[in-house]
Amino acid sequence: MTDKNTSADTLIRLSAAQLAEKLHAGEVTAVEATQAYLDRIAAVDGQVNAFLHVNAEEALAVAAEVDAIRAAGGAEAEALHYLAGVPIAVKDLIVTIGQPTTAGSKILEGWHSPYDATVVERLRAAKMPILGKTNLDEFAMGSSTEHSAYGPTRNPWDLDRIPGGSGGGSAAAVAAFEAPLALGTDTGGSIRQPGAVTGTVGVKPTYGSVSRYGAIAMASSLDQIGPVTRTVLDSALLHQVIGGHDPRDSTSLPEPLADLVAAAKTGNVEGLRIGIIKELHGEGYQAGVENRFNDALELLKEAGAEIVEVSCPNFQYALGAYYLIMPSEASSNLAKFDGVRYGLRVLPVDGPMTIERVMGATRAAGFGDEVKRRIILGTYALSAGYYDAYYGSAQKVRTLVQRDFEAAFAEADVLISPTAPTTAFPLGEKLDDPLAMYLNDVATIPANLAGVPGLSLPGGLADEDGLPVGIQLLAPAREDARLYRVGAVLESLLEAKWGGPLLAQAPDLAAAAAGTLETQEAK
Ligand SMILES: NC(=O)C[C@H](N)C(=O)O
Repeated sequence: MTDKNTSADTLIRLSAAQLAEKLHAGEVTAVEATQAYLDRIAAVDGQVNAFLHVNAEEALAVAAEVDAIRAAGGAEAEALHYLAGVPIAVKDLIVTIGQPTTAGSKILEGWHSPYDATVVERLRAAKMPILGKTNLDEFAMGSSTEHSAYGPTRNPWDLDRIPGGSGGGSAAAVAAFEAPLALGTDTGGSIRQPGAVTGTVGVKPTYGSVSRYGAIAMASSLDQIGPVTRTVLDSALLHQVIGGHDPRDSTSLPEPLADLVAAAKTGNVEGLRIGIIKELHGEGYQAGVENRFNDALELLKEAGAEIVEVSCPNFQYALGAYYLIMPSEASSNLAKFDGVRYGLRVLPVDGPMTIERVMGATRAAGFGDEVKRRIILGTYALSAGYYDAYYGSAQKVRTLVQRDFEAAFAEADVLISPTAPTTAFPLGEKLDDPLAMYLNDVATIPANLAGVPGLSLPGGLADEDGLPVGIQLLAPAREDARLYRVGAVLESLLEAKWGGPLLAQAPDLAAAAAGTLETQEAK
């Protein structure tokens, strides 16, 4: 390995905040950092399949612009955003000018958005080079990224295992050091569960605190865009870039964001009440997950937090309610993919060429099985005669889940649970069993139903399989800052316990790639 490679290898392993510091100090240029990530993508993404599209030219142009501004100095350099020049990957559910947006679906193959999502505009305003678009379950429907029409993403910890979903591409890109930062979307856990199983940090902000303008809608009353990163501070930094009011999203909260970065730097949890949710651990959770969860509680207690137990009895109905509300909203949102307005158009092979038959042929060919399953489920739940029994009851459960949270937050400042019941499972294991797949989100869905923010951070490795375990923190709506405060403290305590960041223990994919080539040559 040459010195240049060594330094590129060190560069891609820095957190976004560390990279930003080096950029400010002039120790590295934005072009060098961006090129190091592009080289890493070229070296390992053949194995991981985190990216659906890489936009090297545009990313390098933005990086070069940042370098030129810095080199010139003066007011323009002063005005550069702290993260200027720090590259980022974007989930391919979020629209971008100049790069295709597929939503992981054949129906949008080759489609280009004529506009940028608000979050993308904000990345561009901060001059963060966008490396490319990441893989996902089709229209964000899934927990393993196996439902992508463009092949599954693989977990960098074990390439035969799933990276979680739907945002497996964003999480795997960050975990495999292909990007320091990524954007995800979370409707029922799609940022947090992939974060948990890849050893990364993922945040679902308070509903309405980050604009969804330009995120292809799955279930509009649940969807939220958020950060995917390697450290809690990086998530706070990215959240601060993308968050805040947007008049183009009618659900956008009017108030400005709190200082999330300052919250991440608070450095103590003394006197905070942290509530264990009785219903979200124990039975049904893998032993190694439970063990790491208990370690986290122990560390927080030692750091001066008060650990209490709360009960949320209606959470047992949350998954059922979600799988009525989400498909109902999705069936309506996905009606616009009709073969007329966007992407694919398939003509019927014979018979009359009516508009209904073109729509039918397009949707039959363009949507995958999971999307069709949910459209059928949602259409059924909303149909006359069933509406009250299904959709209506699910909305009532939603209110009960919100009340459970209100009662729990009267007793605790922050709630805690494992993020997912298990570590990453083997590819293919749950593909034929949708219910088993849906159960991955049992601990993440309540937050979406209630609109409260949630953060998942790596809690260590499970004893039985050596794979990452996620710890989830939940706070009341608009109190995202608490997540960063507790999350950053817990992260530093855990790092002290393991002797460094968890991802440092992940297998070296570049070396593995070289090994594979050697073995193939030997054959
Ligand atoms: N979109 C999400 O948040 C993922 C969730 N696993 C679902 O399939 O609905």
